[in-house]
Amino acid sequence: MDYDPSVEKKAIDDTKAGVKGLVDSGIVEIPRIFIRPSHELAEELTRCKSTLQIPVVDLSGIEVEGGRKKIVDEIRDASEKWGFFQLINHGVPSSVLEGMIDGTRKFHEQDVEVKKEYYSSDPTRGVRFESNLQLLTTKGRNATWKDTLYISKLVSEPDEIPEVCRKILVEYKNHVIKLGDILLGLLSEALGLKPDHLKAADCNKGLMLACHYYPACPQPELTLGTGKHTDPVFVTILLQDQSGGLQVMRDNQWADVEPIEHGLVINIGDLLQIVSNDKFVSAIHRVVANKVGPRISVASFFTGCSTPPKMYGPIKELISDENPPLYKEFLAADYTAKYYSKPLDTRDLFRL
Ligand SMILES: O=C(O)CCC(=O)C(=O)O
Ligand SMILES: [Fe+2]
Repeated sequence: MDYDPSVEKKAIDDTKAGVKGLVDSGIVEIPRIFIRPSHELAEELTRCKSTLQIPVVDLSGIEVEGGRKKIVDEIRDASEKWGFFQLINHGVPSSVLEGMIDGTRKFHEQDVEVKKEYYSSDPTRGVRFESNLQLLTTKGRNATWKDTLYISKLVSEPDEIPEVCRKILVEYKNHVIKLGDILLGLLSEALGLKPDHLKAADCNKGLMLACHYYPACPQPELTLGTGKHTDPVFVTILLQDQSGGLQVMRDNQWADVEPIEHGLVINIGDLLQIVSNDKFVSAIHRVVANKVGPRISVASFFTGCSTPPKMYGPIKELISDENPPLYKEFLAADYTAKYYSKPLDTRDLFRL
């Protein structure tokens, strides 16, 4: 009989309990929609692992003489070579980081009847719980072993945030906004621009949080926690617990992003790669599945989706006869819409 993945997807969707619901039901074999194509599994066995580590940038010296320049240089180097770095002494209190991980756990581990109320695939909903974002609307993607609570209406309607994590989420979000401003200042300088350049271009607008929960997986070698992708945003601030599993592609090899306690992972998204005219890279990354779980992470995306919307393209100050623009201008929201209609490598979407 022909295999129809949409039937399997619908059956799982109908439970409104996500991947965690499958695990709680006691399955020992993962459903077929989670199994990666055989060519991908075969390639995995032959690909070498990188032993390199993404750079660590310490923000504690930002106020001291010469400290800011050193940090800007480190961020420039990391953004050009890796598109990824870890931040330590970033000013977000440890209690808030731990509280946010705990709040995410509480949301996903609460009574399934309460959680179901939030289950939705409608991307226009400001608060929604979903397993496998827009799966099967995109050709060539299989499901991955993860559930996510997405929160985009952060400023206007905090009452809509689930009660179990509302207080900590609002507190964490306020810290992320502050850190985002500091980071955009440093990234602007790293591009040789005035410190307020990226903020003035609304790159700090449209904050969205994705609170991920990766349950223990009975057959981790057959699937992934998050499939390989780049982020269709300006910058992502990622909080991860100590489980590990995040990997970033460097020179065609996967490098593990080792968790640093109370550190935050920063990654450059496609939009910053584009406005920097390819000076900075938006690196491919993924999360492997694990027999042990759950793994919890919270990605804060600066999407650049502002009201009124702004046009984005390579920054004029970075363009010259020797360095002509590589991309045309577009709206951030159009970028996101196109991104989700394609399987991968979307940075070419608006290439000239
Ligand atoms: O869970 C993680 O560590 C990364 C998730 C991720 O890459 C994303 O949400 O874009
Ligand atoms: Fe990502």
